[in-house]
Parts: sequence; structure tokens; C-alpha cells
Amino acid sequence: MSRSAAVVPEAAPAPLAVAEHLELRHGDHLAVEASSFTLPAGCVVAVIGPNGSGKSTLLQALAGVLDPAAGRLEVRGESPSRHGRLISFVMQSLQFPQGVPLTVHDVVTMGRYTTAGWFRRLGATDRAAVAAAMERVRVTDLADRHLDQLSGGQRQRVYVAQGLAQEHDVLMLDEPVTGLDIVSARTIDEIIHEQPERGVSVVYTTHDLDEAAAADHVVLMDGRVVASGPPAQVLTAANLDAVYGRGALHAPLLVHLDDPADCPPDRG
Ligand SMILES: Nc1ncnc2c1ncn2[C@@H]1O[C@H](COP(=O)(O)OP(=O)(O)OP(=O)(O)O)[C@@H](O)[C@H]1O
Repeated sequence: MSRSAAVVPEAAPAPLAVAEHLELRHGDHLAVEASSFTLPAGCVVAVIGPNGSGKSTLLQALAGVLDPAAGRLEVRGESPSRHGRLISFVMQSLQFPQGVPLTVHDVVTMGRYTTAGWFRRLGATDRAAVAAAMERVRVTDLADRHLDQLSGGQRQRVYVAQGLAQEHDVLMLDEPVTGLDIVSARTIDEIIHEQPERGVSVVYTTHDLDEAAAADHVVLMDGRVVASGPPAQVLTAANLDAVYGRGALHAPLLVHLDDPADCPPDRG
């Protein structure tokens, strides 16, 4: 008796994050009004919007350092605060304290402790992860310099190295290329886009429309999530007019859309 193989529908990949009527506050200030969206996993997600539109606030909530004021937010099916140690979060370099007497090597190594455990002695694997991260962002030659002796752009690269050294499978970066020279910005951009092939999901904020257009998924913000989806659906003239003002920006040329991303389809 011949048996035909049952056709099992492929399960939809689990999203990276799901928000329903999410509200975010800093004290009394409502920074992000009720927003609902879904972010795909294994992709590069760019968050874009004007100054003060809530990008950093949203990233803080996704990274589990700011609790929702209302609504629901899940990252990989759980409250993000439960993932604190499983997400690499690179803040804007301006938000880091100045005057801390640490070397570049110390700062990158600190990132590794979030993976290894604060009270554990770091082993060969940890040291290799630190060295590889410093090499990847080209700060190895700065290893013994104090942070205070670095330019803003060099410091920014050190913090990206700290995020990479953690080797978590979610990497969140707040304006990682702001203030970087062309070569450094390109290096960070390459690092961001090589993460999905390593199984790492990336969420990062940017002010650069072309960068957002090159992402797999875009979140457009203006005090709330105005649109969330593939760049061609989000970065439309109508959406950009609504957020930045009529005619202020031109929708980018979305050439990469002929080359579909390997991301799961948007369900947001
Ligand atoms: N710690 C804070 N306390 C009070 N209000 C805050 C705080 N951080 C941010 N805000 C306010 O929340 C809103 C969103 O700020 P957020 O930093 O998320 O914007 P952003 O889009 O990242 O801006 P930018 O592009 O300038 O970095 C702004 O109105 C801002 O003034």
C-alpha cells in the first residue's frame, strides 16, 4: 500500500518582537503613544524618525531597560526585562559616563562579563571573543588607551565592540553610525548587515533614510509607531511627508527590493 507523505505546512518563524497598544513613558512624559507592531527575527530592523520621535525610548523598551507604561511588549515571546542578559544593547556614545578611568580593552571586556557571568573568571573563549570584536571594529590598536583619550567616533566604535563581544543573538544599537567618518560608518554598517547570517537579529536607530532603505524591515516613528514593515511599504512619500513635513524628504530609491531579503515575511 502506497502512502503519500503528508504535507506539513511550514510553521511561520517566531517574530523577534510583538507589541500591542504599547505606551512608553519617561516619568510623566508620554514618549511613545499606543503602538502595535511586529518585528521579524533574523533580520536587520531600522528604526527611523525625527529628533524626539521616540526611537531611543522604543529601543530601551525592546532591550528591557524601560518597562512599558501600558499595553503589551514581548521579545521572543517574553517580557523583554527577562532577556536583559541575552540582548546586546549599545547605547548612544553620548549617554555613556565620561571620566571613567577605563581602557578600551577594559570596556570591551566588561561586555563579555554579561555573557560569562560577573563573578566568573574569563577564559580563553571569552578572551577570543573580546579580541575578535575589537579586531572587527578596528580598535585593537587602541586597546590600552583610556576612553577619555578617544575621539567621539573612536569611542562609538569601542561601544559597538563591547556589544559584539557579548555574542548574544539579538544586537540593539542606538544611532551607531552618528558622528562616524565614512570608513568607520561603512565598517559598522557592514557589521550590522552581516549579523543575520550569523543568526543574530539586529534592531538599530538611524537618521539616514538610505540606511533605513537598506534594512530588511523599517519602523517609522513620530511619537508613536507610524508604520512598520518592509522599506518599500514604510518609506513612501506619503509616510515621509506625514512625519517630516510635506516635501521635506524624498522617498529613497528602493533598488534592493528586487533582491528579496531572507527575512521571515512581515506580519506586523
Ligand atoms: N530620561 C528622559 N526623561 C524625560 N523625557 C525623556 C527622557 N528621555 C527622552 N525623553 C523624551 O521622550 C521623547 C522621545 O525621546 P527619544 O530620546 O526616545 O527620541 P529619539 O527619537 O531617540 O530622539 P533623537 O533622534 O534626538 O535621539 C522626547 O520628547 C524626549 O524629550
